Amino acid sequence: MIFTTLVVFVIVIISFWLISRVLSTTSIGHMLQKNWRDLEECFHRHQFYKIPKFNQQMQENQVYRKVITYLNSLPSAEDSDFVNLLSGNNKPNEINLVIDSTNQQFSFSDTYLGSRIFWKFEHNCLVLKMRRKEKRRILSSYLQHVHNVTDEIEQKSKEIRLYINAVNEPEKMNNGRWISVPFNHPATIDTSILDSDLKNKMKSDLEAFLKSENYYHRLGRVWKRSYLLYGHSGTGKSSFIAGMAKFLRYDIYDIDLSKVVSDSDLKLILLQTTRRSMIVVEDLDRYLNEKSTAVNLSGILNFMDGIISSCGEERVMVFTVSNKEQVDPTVLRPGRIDVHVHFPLCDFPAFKTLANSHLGLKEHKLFPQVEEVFQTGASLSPAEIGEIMIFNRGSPTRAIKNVISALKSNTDTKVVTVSESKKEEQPFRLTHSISVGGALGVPSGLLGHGGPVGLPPRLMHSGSARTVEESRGSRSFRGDNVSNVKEFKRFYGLLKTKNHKKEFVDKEDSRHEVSVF
Ligand SMILES: Nc1ncnc2c1ncn2[C@@H]1O[C@H](COP(=O)(O)OP(=O)(O)OP(=O)(O)O)[C@@H](O)[C@H]1O
Repeated sequence: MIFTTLVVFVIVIISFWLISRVLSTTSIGHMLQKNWRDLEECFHRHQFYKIPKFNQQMQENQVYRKVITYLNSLPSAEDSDFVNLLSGNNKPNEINLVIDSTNQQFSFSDTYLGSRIFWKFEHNCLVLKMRRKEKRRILSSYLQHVHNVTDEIEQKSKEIRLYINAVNEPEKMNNGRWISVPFNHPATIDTSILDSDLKNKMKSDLEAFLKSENYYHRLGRVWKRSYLLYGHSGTGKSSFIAGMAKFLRYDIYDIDLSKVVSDSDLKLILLQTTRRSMIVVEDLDRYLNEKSTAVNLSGILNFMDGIISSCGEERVMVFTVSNKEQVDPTVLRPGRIDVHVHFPLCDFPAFKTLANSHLGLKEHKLFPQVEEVFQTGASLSPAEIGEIMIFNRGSPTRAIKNVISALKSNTDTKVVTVSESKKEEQPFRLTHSISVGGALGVPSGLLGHGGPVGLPPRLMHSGSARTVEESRGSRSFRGDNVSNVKEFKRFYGLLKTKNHKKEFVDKEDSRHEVSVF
């Protein structure tokens, strides 16, 4: 008897389990579930809101567009009965699930703060339905939530653009002073060879900035933040700017001050930028010291912190300088510059990171020798060392040997030129930039500079005292450098090509530094 009861019990349990499995995986189950939910909703009074696709002027209603983006982002969009498969706008290989907004049978439910909200299409309108008794509690915050989610999605999928200010020619100014191109620089904050603690601090700082609209407004301050990136040429400042823009997903407005004709022109240029953008002025010290711009110091100060800088909020400003000691302290005061970031020359740990990324080496028998040379005070920029490695990537041992000789010859050059430069107050380094030849894969034999095999030609120059003399005496030699720098930068797709710049021997230690005021 007990045995029979047990068997019946087991059979009943198995049958229930089988029925529930069948129901949950078939359309019968789906239908029952839906009808049950509809029945439940019948006992409530509902409020309806229509969101038309077009406004009275027959322009697209932005709320409609936002809601469609929002609904497409919900995980339950995949379960909807009416979904189209479409290729991505910017990435043709991508396939997106997009709800079919033309289908009048479309209906969709969402859950917010424990309440169910329904959406359906009706003759060029979206209809929002919610329980009447819940509307006061959730309507406005739900719509705000839709707005925030959509904003975030649009920001993430937005193409980043690089804007460059054009020459001030009234006949060409129909489209304003900016021309733009898509910005596809491969650098990110993570690919920068910098202390990882510093990179994390920068990421947290930028993240906090993005979320601080209310905070800034409560303080009565403009929602903007300014950064100073300082360090020798080739230490990664421009690449870091690219990483920052990608992190923030902001467009870059790269201001070439030599094309700005007056203080008021600079204001006009700033007025023509949009919110959520990054305003970049590279080599600010060069413009100020060489007076190679028509903008004077007060114009720069107003641009950084004046009333005009409050136009187009949610903005990040980035300035780069080679040597911040050469910059007027009023430019650097808190408010004008909020965060200072030092980009050091290469030290041994940075060299190891470069060897790992460029040559795939974690260890090598020559590493102790490299460390020794660094301990003598020798240093090169990451750009210089990186270039030697790229040039010799087929033979890691040769690459390291060449790094060692470049470091050694650089130390020798320093000894000669420091005393010379004191006498004549000439810039210490000729340039940190390196010829494009190696990077483009031109065999070293073809370069014909007679230097050590495998050294990119610029480094062959920079290692000799003769080169320093040439740099003092000959303008045309500098011109050659300029074209090399330009080619090098064009090859790497950097933000812009620059003219020859002065660089100074500084006593900055190679610590990474970030100070937040
Ligand atoms: N710290 C670094 N991390 C990663 N890459 C670097 C770093 N420093 C230099 N590089 C590489 O060297 C090249 C030149 O760097 P970048 O132009 O960013 O330097 P920079 O400091 O802006 O120089 P400049 O002041 O001359 O413009 C780039 O290809 C970049 O990838």
